[in-house]
Amino acid sequence: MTTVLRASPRRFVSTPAVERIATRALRYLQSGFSVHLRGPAGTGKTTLALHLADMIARPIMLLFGDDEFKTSDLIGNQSGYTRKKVVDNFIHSVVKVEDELRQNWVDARLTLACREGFTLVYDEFNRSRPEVNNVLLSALEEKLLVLPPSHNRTEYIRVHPQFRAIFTSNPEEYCGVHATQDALLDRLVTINMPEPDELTQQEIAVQKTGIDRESASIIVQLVRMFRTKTGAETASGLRSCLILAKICQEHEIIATPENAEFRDICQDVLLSRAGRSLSEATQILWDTFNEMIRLNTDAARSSVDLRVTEVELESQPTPQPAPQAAIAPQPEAQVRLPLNTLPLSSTDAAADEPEEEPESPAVPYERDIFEYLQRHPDVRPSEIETALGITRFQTINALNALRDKGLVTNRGGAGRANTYRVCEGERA
Ligand SMILES: Nc1ncnc2c1ncn2[C@@H]1O[C@H](COP(=O)(O)OP(=O)(O)OP(=O)(O)O)[C@@H](O)[C@H]1O
Repeated sequence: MTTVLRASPRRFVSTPAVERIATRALRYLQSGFSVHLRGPAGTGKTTLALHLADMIARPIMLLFGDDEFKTSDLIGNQSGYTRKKVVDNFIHSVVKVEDELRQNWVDARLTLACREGFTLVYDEFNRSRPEVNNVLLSALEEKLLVLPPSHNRTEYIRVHPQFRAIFTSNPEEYCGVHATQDALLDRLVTINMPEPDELTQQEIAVQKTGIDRESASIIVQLVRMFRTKTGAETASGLRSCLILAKICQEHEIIATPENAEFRDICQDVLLSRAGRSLSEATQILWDTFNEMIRLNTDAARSSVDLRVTEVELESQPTPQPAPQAAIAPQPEAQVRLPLNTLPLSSTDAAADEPEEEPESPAVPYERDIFEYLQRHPDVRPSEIETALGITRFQTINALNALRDKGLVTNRGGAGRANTYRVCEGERA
């Protein structure tokens, strides 16, 4: 039995870049042409194809290209028999028996779509052998689908005027992909799908995993830098970003290169996709972590400079910028963060002698953030950043330190925002 799909891709993310492609593709389809989305793996071809099919608002037949396909897998075949037996005993001494055996024809998806005017989404169609796809040529151009000869049905069907086909394909250099015959390409409008831009990748990660925008941006930047350094261009980095974002969001792992847990996950997700030797890819990944830390430290410095100017105007003590910390690919490698500025009272000390500063080291902005959280429970890191005018790294470092000291807790998880609050007993 053939199943008709009513696809409505959930959380389809439409950024200006995606919108431009979708609008063009929809125009071609509305004018009666079939569309071919071509590009590296993970650029969003299948998702866009289903979104377009959804916009056409006709039932969808989904087909995945396969090297084992035969033409019959597209158009259908004879399946089973119908047997008809007539026993004529009109004259009791004469028995006339008529026995007829007929094969049954069963439509496959292409035939059904052509007959009923459905939308055919033929995903990775160039994984099927080109000769198998030949049957599409007359369906797309002459609007006739030719079926195998048979004495009990017509040998071709007229293609329904609302029939549309959306094809997707990966580049020919991919393993298991066949070259497409020119005649078929000539009948399609081919749109080359680029790697989604940074904003699109970030938005998709936010919408699909529920991760906050800042963490998504760090993940997208990191994956992009790593892929540029390794020269991995055969696939998009979008899937890697989505895996990292989902794991960080669901397991409350803070997405910064300073976080050892995050670095481990990055290694698992990215190294095998780099197309380099393991040692080479590892080195490149750690260089990328360090570069990101350097870039963010520079950003932090300039933001600290800004604060210094403001604070000087108010004649208050100035916070110190965080020195740069380099990390190396050893298992025991830990990012050492600066142990200066504004130490936070430890809970015990605070209970006995509230005025006394403890010996325990503090990271920059720890106290500021703690005091902010005392006034504003359940806030996201992005809100803290905005309120205090500090960077993502400074916020996360301070939150990590506060959490390690048992002064704040965070809540979050799948589909929920990661928020922080001061622990019971620490509230102002
Ligand atoms: N516009 C979008 N909105 C929401 N999610 C998207 C969008 N584009 C891509 N994605 C997500 O990105 C991932 C990869 O997309 P998709 O499978 O469509 O890529 P593809 O180009 O068809 O890949 P392949 O060639 O490997 O089949 C999927 O998880 C998909 O849900």
